[in-house]
Amino acid sequence: MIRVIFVIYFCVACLITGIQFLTEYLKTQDSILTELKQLEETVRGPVSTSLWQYDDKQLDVLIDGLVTMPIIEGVDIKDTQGNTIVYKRLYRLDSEPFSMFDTTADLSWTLNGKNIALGTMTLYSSSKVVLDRVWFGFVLIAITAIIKLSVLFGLFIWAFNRYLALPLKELMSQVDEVQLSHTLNKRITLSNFENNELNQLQEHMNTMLTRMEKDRQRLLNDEKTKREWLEKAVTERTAELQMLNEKLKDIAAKDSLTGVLNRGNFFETAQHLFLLSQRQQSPASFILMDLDHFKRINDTYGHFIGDHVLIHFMQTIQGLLRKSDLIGRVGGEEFALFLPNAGIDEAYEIANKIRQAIKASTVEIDGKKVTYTVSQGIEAIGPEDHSIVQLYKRADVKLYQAKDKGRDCVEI
Ligand SMILES: Nc1nc2c(ncn2[C@@H]2O[C@H](COP(=O)(O)OP(=O)(O)OP(=O)(O)O)[C@@H](O)[C@H]2O)c(=O)[nH]1
Repeated sequence: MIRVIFVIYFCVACLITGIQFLTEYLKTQDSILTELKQLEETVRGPVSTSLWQYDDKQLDVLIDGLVTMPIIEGVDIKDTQGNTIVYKRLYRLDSEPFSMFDTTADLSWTLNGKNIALGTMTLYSSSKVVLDRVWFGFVLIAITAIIKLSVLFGLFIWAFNRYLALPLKELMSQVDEVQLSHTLNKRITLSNFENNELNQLQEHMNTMLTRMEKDRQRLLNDEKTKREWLEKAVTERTAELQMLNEKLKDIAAKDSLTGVLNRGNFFETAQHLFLLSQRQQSPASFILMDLDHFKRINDTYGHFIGDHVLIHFMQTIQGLLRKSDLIGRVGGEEFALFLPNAGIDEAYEIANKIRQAIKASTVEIDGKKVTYTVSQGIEAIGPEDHSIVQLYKRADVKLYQAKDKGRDCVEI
């Protein structure tokens, strides 16, 4: 860029200097021509006299005198027919100057008031004479042009660097720093504060950075709010899901009608308690209970009342059990009890309490009164037992024996 500006500036300076040279040359040539005319005026009289009097000697002296003048390169004198009388040149023909100029005057003699034409006299000068005279002026013009060119170009380079190149470099390096910094709180500060376009640019960029920083902050805040909202929603949803999960587990684990453990869960939990009792070598008993003639209750009062009898049975016996006792519904109207830390006698006692409580109770629903009984089979765990199912099977046999004995009884 600077090179292009310099070349243009150099060419313009050369053109101006060339024009100055040409003007000087033409001015000098003009002044030499004027001098030639004055000389011609001065010598025209004596030359005309020499021609009229045919005084060749005097004519030669005059011509020699003329050509010694520094501005004259040659002299021609011709008669009225155009024949050359005098032809004098200071240069050799093979080294003729590249440009010649001349002035011609008529020669005449006045006799009895009459003007008699004698011919013409031409004085020549050349570019060489002009150049000899303007040489010093040319040198001065050239020196002035070089000084002007150097000073102005130096000033231009200084101003360019001071006001454009250096601030631009600084601006670019600060823009790089802003780009590299991860925060947007950096600002551009040019060290040379001038009220020019670059500083306006600096202010515009800083305004833009401030806006970007505000936008970024707003986006971060929005994002934070959204994240917090999302986290809260996820926490709430997780809590809801956990609650539902618990409910589902509960539903899956319990019998929907009576609220006690269903068959699968009862046996799973009972197996754990059974193993624990075995390890601790503590007593434990298993009671299998079956409502007597339940089909008859269903058939007589309907399934709805049958359901209520089942619920009633559970509610009644729960009041007779310890917190550590495990109860589950293992069939339609068949229930099981696992009694940790309870030997066969203790189990019998509980079973008998249940039997009596059920026999003595009445289910009242829809204006109907239903009474029922329960048969039970009891088994206590032995050292040879390794599964709750073994106990269940043995208790089932006892239950059948209780049924066979006429029901409403407990069989050990
Ligand atoms: N209402 C009602 N009835 C059920 C339910 N589950 C099973 N039952 C009924 O319980 C009855 C069981 O009948 P059985 O197996 O013949 O036994 P039982 O009539 O009690 O006779 P024993 O056990 O020999 O005294 C069937 O009629 C089943 O339909 C239930 O959840 N609700």
